[in-house]
Amino acid sequence: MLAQSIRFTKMHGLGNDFAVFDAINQPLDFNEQLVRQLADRHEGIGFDQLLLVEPHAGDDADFRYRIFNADGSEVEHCGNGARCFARFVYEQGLTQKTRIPVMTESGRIVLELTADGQVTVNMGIPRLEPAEIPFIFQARQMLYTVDLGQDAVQFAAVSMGNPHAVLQVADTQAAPVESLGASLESHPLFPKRVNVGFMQVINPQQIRLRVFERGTGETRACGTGACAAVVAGRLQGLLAEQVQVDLPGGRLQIAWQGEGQPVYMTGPATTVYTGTVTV
Ligand SMILES: N[C@H](CCC[C@H](N)C(=O)O)C(=O)O
Repeated sequence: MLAQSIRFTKMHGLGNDFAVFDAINQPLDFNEQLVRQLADRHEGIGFDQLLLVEPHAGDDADFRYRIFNADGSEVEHCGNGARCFARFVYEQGLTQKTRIPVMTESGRIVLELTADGQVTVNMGIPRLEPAEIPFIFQARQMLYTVDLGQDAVQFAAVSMGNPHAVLQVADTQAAPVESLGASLESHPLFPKRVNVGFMQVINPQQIRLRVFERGTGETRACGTGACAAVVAGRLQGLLAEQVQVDLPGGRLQIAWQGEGQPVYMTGPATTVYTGTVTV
């Protein structure tokens, strides 16, 4: 097959990094193996996720954007990616709007580019029934206890369109993110695997959070993970409506009024460079 040179833009949201591809103005066809190859930080571009910007027929959204983890798996939602998507389509002149509706695998979301250079995203309504996560458990609980062989682990389960397990820890720095994150990520009770958050409550308006992401491993920030942690914390009566979430890569502002309401996330989106890659 002839080699093809395709344009991409490297971006990040608090260090959670992306390669963003315009599939409106250039024909693109990615498969799992190619995504993995491009994700490689030595032989490829290197990123946590690949974002694909596509046209959307219909008046409910202007674009569709698809998300692929570094392992090539396509996923439903990406909070940091949504903010970078909004900045990308605006900076590339694909839209003049600052309020941008977009279709994702998990449904329609609305992104707002604010005057201070941040992006606010209506992340949708969290889903809490085990079947909606999906998580194999007989009934919804505030906290689930699962036996991991040598010891049991307790967590909340939340879907932001993508699955999250949220554990509360005394100190995120000392949390077994790599080992426990990896064993929970692929636990059979999560048929679509799961993102694993380690949350330390500082006070009702502030948490620290580290996330072992499904299909990628620990990232420097996770937007859907920040939303899921605030939902889990609020349902346990630990957190207020507006929470500062301090991740290794920086701070997100999360707001949630309660069950049945959408979660709002505000944070930065940074463009690093634009390049071409030969595939
Ligand atoms: N690893 C996630 C997708 C990316 C989410 C994360 N980068 C974010 O900012 O929400 C999953 O498999 O559901």
